[in-house]
Amino acid sequence: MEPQLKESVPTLYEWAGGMEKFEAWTDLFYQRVRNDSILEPVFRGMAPEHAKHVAHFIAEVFRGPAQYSDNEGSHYAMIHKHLGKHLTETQRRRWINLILDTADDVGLPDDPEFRSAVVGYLEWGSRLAVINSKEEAVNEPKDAPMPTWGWGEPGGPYIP
Ligand code: HEM
Repeated sequence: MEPQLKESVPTLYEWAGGMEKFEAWTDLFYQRVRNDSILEPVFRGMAPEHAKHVAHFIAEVFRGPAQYSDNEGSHYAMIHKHLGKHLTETQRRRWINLILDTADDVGLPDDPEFRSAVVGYLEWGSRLAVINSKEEAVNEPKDAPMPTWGWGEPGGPYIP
């Protein structure tokens, strides 16, 4: 019985609603970043494809397709992009607040289980981004695997 139950648990990527949802999320988020007094200076030089790349990165971490690592970057490349940016806790916290507000506005699932996983991942990843931003070199091999994230302790989405 148990293996069947496990197989029926959707990935975070599936539960979120697939790639279109991730792209809508980061598209709106980085539009808002451009108008945010704290984050605009940090992202002033961002590449036009930045929003899509971040969508594809998070989607892959949430066990979606390997679009980012196959075509756009790698875990090493992502860390490399943060080097020397000297991000502050104030910037990180604004980034978190804004991306979570945007999750509501694009209608990502808001069940407690899904949001617990999303917040856990974003807290983890954004705090690593701040740590990496104070480094001048990537302390990981070039072929370091992409991280993956799952449901954690709740084990699956909210079942009413
Ligand atoms: C879970 C947290 C995070 C993830 C998954 C993430 C992901 C990424 C990815 C995938 C890139 C490379 C994009 C590309 O290939 O074009 C990138 C670049 C970058 N990230 Fe992050 N990031 C996170 C947190 C943050 C935070 C908290 C900040 C600042 C407050 C930040 C600032 C930047 C900047 C400035 C760049 C370079 C943009 C450019 O010049 O093109 N990141 N990030």
